[in-house]
Amino acid sequence: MVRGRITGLAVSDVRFPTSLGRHGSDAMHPDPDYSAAYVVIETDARDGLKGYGLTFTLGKGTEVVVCAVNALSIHVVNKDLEEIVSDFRGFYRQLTSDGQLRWIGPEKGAVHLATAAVLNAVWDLWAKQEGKPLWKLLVDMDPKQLLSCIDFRYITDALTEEEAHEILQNGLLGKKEREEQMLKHGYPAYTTSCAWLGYPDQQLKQLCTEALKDGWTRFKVKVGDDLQDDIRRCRLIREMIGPDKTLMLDANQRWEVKEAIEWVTKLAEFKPLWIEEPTSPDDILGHAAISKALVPLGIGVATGEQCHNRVIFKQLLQAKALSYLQIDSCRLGSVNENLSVLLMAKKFQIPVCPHAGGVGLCELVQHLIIFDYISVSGSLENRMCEYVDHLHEHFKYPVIIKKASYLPPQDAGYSTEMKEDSARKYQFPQGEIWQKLLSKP
Ligand SMILES: C[C@H](O)[C@@H](O)CC(=O)C(=O)O
Ligand SMILES: [Mg+2]
Repeated sequence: MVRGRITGLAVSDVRFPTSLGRHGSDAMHPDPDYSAAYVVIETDARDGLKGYGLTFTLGKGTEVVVCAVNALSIHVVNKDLEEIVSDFRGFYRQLTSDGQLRWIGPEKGAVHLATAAVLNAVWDLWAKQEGKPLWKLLVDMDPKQLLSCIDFRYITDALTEEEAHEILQNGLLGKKEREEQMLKHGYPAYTTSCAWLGYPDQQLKQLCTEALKDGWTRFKVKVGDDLQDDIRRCRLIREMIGPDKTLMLDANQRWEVKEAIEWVTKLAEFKPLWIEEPTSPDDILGHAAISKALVPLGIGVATGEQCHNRVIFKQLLQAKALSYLQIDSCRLGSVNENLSVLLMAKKFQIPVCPHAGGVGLCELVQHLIIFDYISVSGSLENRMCEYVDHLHEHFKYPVIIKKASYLPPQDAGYSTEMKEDSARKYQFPQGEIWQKLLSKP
């Protein structure tokens, strides 16, 4: 039973100094400090439960998102949780259609990241009150209720509500078996942890050796800054993993369209499965041109981690611009908008391989992709979820990886809650970690 009136929303700026070790570095983000705008909502229900939500940011960007969360809070505080979830589509629309705030979006940029943080907290609270992990809450909903969470505005030319209903209805077949399969074997993952752009070769080798020992079979390498470096690093990792394991490349939007095609052609000898974010995330036709040019090389285009919203995903699908679709639990407008993208991907028969990593993204997105497998896609073909081995120790319910697969979380909620101590120590700038770092000359 959903209960309580939301009595408070607090947001904090939590940052981890990952740039010091060049963890997370790529061709466009050489010094990322993995950070979160971290939201906590409380209600007047006497169950003591709180909802925790976050969106992933990098360092300085966090303060902008924190402001946007505060601006959105008037739509949340004093609302009845039951009222929100019984018309979740309406509530999503209310948040994304605020007549003044939408001017700095709409449904994109800081205000949309803030929407994700707030709604992620609402979903966490809902799942906690139902006593289920979020993936299970979704799996147990009937198709009509799931659809009532989705705003179909601007996508009905690609996917109607009736078509989405049919997809979910078809997904009921074999659902129980797929849930059992997930609980037993988990969802397949790949690792990005070995080959951040700022890692020296020695570190890459060591991390790759460890990952192979731990049973990883799929590896992603950062590229895009210097072609000769890329050739050397790709050769190194391909030699280490052998010809049969899977290699992916990620350029983080570094190239022009023509440049992307030429650069990737020179890396084709390393047999990458995909090139991720070859160019601007807004350039749908550019992605389509790159996709087309790379077909003869057997290399697909993957994108989505910086895709603003369902409308851009719709166009990428319509334009045949991508072969692998990378949802992000914190860039799209929470579970609500991600559901619409999962359903579009199913209709267009494009495999979803979520973006994860950052801080908390693995914790969140595992719920979405496990739901996707059980209730929507029903397939593991060409599918895998990203995994990055950073910062899980700061979460109360960290991911569990076994044999390079995500095991479905068992605790109630969306796995969004950070350890109190971590959220306090890493709060920027007053937390003790930052006080120490900032006082250094
Ligand atoms: C700045 C982030 O670490 C980014 O490089 C992550 C990314 O592109 C990925 O995980 O994929
Ligand atoms: Mg990427």
